[in-house]
Amino acid sequence: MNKVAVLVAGSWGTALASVLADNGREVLLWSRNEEQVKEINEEHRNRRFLNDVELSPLITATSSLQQAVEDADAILMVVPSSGMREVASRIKPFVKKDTLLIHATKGFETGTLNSMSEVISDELPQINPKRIVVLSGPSHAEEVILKCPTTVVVAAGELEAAEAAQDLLINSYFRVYTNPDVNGLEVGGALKNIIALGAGLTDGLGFGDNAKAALLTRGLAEIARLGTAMGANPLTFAGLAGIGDLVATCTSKHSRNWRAGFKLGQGAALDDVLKDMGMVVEGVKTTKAAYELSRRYEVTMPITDELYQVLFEGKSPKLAAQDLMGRVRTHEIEEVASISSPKWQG
Ligand SMILES: NC(=O)C1=CN([C@@H]2O[C@H](COP(=O)(O)OP(=O)(O)OC[C@H]3O[C@@H](n4cnc5c(N)ncnc54)[C@H](O)[C@@H]3O)[C@@H](O)[C@H]2O)C=CC1
Ligand SMILES: O=C(CO)COP(=O)(O)O
Repeated sequence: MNKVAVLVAGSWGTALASVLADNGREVLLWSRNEEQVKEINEEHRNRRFLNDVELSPLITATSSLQQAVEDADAILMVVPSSGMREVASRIKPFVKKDTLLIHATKGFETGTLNSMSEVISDELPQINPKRIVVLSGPSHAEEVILKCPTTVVVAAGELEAAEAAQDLLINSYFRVYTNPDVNGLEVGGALKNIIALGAGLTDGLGFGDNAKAALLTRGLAEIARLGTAMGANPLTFAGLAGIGDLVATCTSKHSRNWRAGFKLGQGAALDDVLKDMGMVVEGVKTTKAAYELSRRYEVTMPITDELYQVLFEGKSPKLAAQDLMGRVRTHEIEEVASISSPKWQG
């Protein structure tokens, strides 16, 4: 597996392209922005997202999707969730059926509530759905690009596909685990962004560490509740794509979701916050998707419900916090009626 296409050249795509280049892979990094392509090819920089870091000469940028994917042994899709379907449908004519397809996007599709692997599978029917690999876990692009030790997890229906992705990416600073639980990784990776928004909000409101810890812990409980209803293994949420990513995102200055929540907590308007960020804040759309998924799967998600009201119905963050604290009293640990954990065959 020597040639890898990475779509697109945002923060995470560029950081993953660097990991691949450090592993000796030839990387074609796609961007729709010609100036960015020029900057990467001529100056080996992607200043808008990862200021000042020099990129490997093994990374070549292109604005042609066909050129990026047609000879690729593997394609790594890192498109924000809102653009995944469009980009997947555009590459359809050029993707061979034996290409390894990995995605590292954290979100669900608005409207359909499809996961990213479902969107890819719809648009690329030539790829066996069991060979679509999900990559998730605590991994800020800003740290990966500096080769700070990072652990992630990959999941696919077929063990061999997950191991191929593991082989492709693992190195001395980027440790990759495998897991058969595709749903668990996609739910954990997407929904932690809701809790990160909430953690930013509590910090913006001036609440302390107790509130943050409460949000993380009870947030994990509701992520696991939805995830298990969708067929995930509850233990996945005790792993890198669950608690791991919650810790990284809810406590980090790098997190765009935390930063957006912080500004909202300080009284800024959502539209202004998103405009100023200039980068994707997946948690906003994911709050809407999770709100709808909780109704589809009939699970209780009080933090998501409150955040939905703050983001889309103008509820004050302070009142949302009060309403969460004033909920009907309940047990901490829930009975799990039956668990059917995903497993690899053989
Ligand atoms: N930045 C990070 O540390 C991490 C990000 N992720 C996930 O990776 C995904 C991508 O995030 P980032 O790279 O951080 O976003 P970003 O905001 O840094 O970059 C996104 C890039 O995608 C481009 N883009 C947006 N829609 C497009 C479309 N329809 N067609 C073509 N290009 C399009 C934008 O122009 C921009 O260049 C998100 O789902 C995010 O949650 C996951 C782990 C870590
Ligand atoms: O997913 C991430 C780290 O694992 C990045 O989170 P943000 O999108 O909030 O920056």
